[in-house]
Amino acid sequence: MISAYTGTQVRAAEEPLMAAGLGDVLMHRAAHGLAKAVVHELKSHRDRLNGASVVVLVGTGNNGGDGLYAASFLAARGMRTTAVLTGNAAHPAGLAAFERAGGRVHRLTEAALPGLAAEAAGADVVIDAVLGTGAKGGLRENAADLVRAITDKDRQGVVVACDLPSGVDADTGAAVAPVLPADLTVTFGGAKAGLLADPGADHAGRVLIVPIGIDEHLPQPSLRRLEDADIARLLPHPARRAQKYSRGVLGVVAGSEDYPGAAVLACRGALAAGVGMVRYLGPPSVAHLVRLSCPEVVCSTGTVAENRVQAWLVGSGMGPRDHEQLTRAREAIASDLPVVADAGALPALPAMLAPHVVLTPHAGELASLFQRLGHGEDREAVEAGTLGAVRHAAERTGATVLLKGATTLVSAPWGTTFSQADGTAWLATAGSGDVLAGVIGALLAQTGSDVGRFSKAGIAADGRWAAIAALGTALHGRAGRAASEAVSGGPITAGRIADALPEIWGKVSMLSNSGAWKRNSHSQPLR
Ligand SMILES: NC(=O)C1=CN([C@@H]2O[C@H](COP(=O)(O)OP(=O)(O)OC[C@H]3O[C@@H](n4cnc5c(N)ncnc54)[C@H](O)[C@@H]3O)[C@@H](O)[C@H]2O)[C@@H](O)CC1
Ligand SMILES: [K+]
Repeated sequence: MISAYTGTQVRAAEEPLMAAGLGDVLMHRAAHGLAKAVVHELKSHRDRLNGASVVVLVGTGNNGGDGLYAASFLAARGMRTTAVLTGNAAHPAGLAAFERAGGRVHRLTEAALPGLAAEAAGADVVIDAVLGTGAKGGLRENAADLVRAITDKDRQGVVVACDLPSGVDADTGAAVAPVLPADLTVTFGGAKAGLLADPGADHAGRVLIVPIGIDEHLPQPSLRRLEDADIARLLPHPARRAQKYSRGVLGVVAGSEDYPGAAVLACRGALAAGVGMVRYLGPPSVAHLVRLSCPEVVCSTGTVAENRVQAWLVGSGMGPRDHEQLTRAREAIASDLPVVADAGALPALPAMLAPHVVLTPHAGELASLFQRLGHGEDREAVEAGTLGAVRHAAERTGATVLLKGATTLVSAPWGTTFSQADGTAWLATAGSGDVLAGVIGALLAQTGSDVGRFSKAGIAADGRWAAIAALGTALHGRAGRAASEAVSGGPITAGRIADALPEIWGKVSMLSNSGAWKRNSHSQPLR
């Protein structure tokens, strides 16, 4: 599992070591990890390190100090290094080390800006070490102009962000423009939460975590990401004497005369995700299509209360005029069973819910939900601060909220938050969300009552609903990626996601569980 922390959490974890006089040691470890990552990047782009050009953009704080020390290691290896001091001061020891190693230093003035922007745009590597975890707000004045000028040019090399791209909030991922988009972010001591939430994740590129020896001081993470070993550990497997009812039954209230396909795709997602049985409740014409497309599904005519299931999926492909379906959805939500409430069910929810109700909005649907609750966040505001928005929604509704996107976030009402980015942009296709709702519904039916499975993995009982939703998201994303890879990276339709899922489940289940849930003990790349 990837654990991510707020800037404040990481700084607090550094505190005891700083107090013991180890501040320089921490900075050297960080800078060494950064320099090593730059060398690795350069080696993958060119034959010789000698003569490669590196421009480091330096701020006034310790982030700039990291950048200067890293650049001094690179200068010592024969690279042409230039430091651009963006403020009126720079980390004194870092600057002295850089100059000793033969690096060139320029102060950023209005007059020097065009030339320095051209040099940065033509460099093999630009290191962004202007702002780190101690920053307030975004780049100012000349530094902002410099980044705009670099971004406007045709860049030659790669951008490596030191700890985080300057302008990205370490805690939330919110960004103040301009931000120099990084190809790689090398982050120290633990991933910053803002690198795992959009728009921060958009700017960060690949993320590499460099340990600096503060693990034992780190608290519970602010945000987590499930990896293969975690997925393997959390996925259910049928007992030898299992039968279909003991494996979990999912009730599906989805689809309408206008959108019958959503019911089919939700059922296909659920069937692919290991559930013992799917019961479908809906209009006869939709039930007919479901029977034809998925003969495994049992179509029922009874009421919600008359159908024995372990979990419900409600709302996919339903509209405000589908009164009968909406009544069923409300009954399911009131049933005390775990529920995935998707799409058309979201506007019909009661104001207060419980964590075992998992809402699955995209940004627009979340904005509508906020408006119904009397909050002003529109779609733009949600997209500008996805982590804050999903947490706010979970707190306000009492439900577990999953915000769909390139990075999908899931938040329990009281803290536990997951970020998954397992998929491909090809997943943004009609019906993909219906499949996702089906997958999560199937997992709720199979594992919702298994508190022990999650507590063994360090997840509290109330947080397990978020973990199940994250697990479903991870499987769905990986299945989408596999489906696209099967057509050489080409486009996929929603049905292909469901088709690819069982093999992904099988493959990930075979992985060894060793090493799951440990904290970062070596530099590791984050997807
Ligand atoms: N604390 C430590 O021991 C370690 C810190 N490390 C590095 O230190 C960074 C944190 O260092 P700092 O606390 O010095 O913080 P920063 O380097 O983020 O910057 C703070 C400095 O920038 C100024 N500043 C704040 N907002 C600004 C803005 N919007 N525009 C321009 N200037 C602004 C402040 O006056 C202050 O001088 C981390 O991100 C990491 O890179 C690493 O070296 C690891 C060890
Ligand atoms: K930075």
